[in-house]
Amino acid sequence: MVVLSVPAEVTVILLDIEGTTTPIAFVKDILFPYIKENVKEYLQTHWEEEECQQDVNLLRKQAEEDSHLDGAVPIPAASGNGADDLQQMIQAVVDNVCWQMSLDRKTTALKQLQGHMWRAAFAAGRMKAEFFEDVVPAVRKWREAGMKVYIYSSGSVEAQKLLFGHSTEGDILELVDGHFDTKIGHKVESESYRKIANSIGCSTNNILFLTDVTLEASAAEEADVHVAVVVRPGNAGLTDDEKTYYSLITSFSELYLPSST
Ligand SMILES: CSCCC(=O)C(=O)COP(=O)(O)O
Ligand SMILES: [Mg+2]
Repeated sequence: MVVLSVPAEVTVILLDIEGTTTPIAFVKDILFPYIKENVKEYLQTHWEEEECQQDVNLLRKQAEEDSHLDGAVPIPAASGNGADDLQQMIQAVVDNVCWQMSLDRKTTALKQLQGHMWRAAFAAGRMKAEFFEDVVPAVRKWREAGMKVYIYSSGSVEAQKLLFGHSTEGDILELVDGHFDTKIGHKVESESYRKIANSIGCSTNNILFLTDVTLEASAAEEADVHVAVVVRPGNAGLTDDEKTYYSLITSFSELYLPSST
């Protein structure tokens, strides 16, 4: 087995979710279709609720920022003119959500609504999150060795907690010391990693970030974070240069912690 030694200065392991802890297929074939199939009914049912209105307002602001993009779908402001107006607005939100999802956008607005929609599905037991089989044993071992384990995903913190709280391995939320999402910044921006270190109360070089996306690895590395790229079944392929440049692991069990002999 290939072994990657974790530098002695590392005290925090920061984990991406999709493509790292969890198969991309679970996200693409289960989580995302649920949104597309249920978003219209969800908006019709919850429209009057404050949380839903906050989600719609955030999506509307995002739509304004996106107005220069090809195919962008605007969301009109409410005119208060009856049921037809409401249905038109709901349809605009549905179209906007579907357009964003067709591009796999990671906007905070889209991720916030998705998290709220998944809540009912997880609570009702209609979905259970999948984790690669090496994830839970490795995370337990890291924590026993004194490591802190944090999550940094484009999925909202609320959605992350749903996944860890309702998984095929049971409720594994207690294995995580904390969560970060795009509210701290986007994963392809190095400043996000400096803010995460600051929020945890460590230096960036105390963190090892595991992700499947080399753009994220590169941004983290620019902030002096240690990185390893995770190669999992179903992940996007890497170029030869990327394979040479990055430390690669195919399982969390390939990480060797000097402190955990
Ligand atoms: C954790 S919520 C479900 C996944 C999701 O919506 C997403 O965008 C995952 O992105 P990641 O940063 O974990 O690759
Ligand atoms: Mg990922």
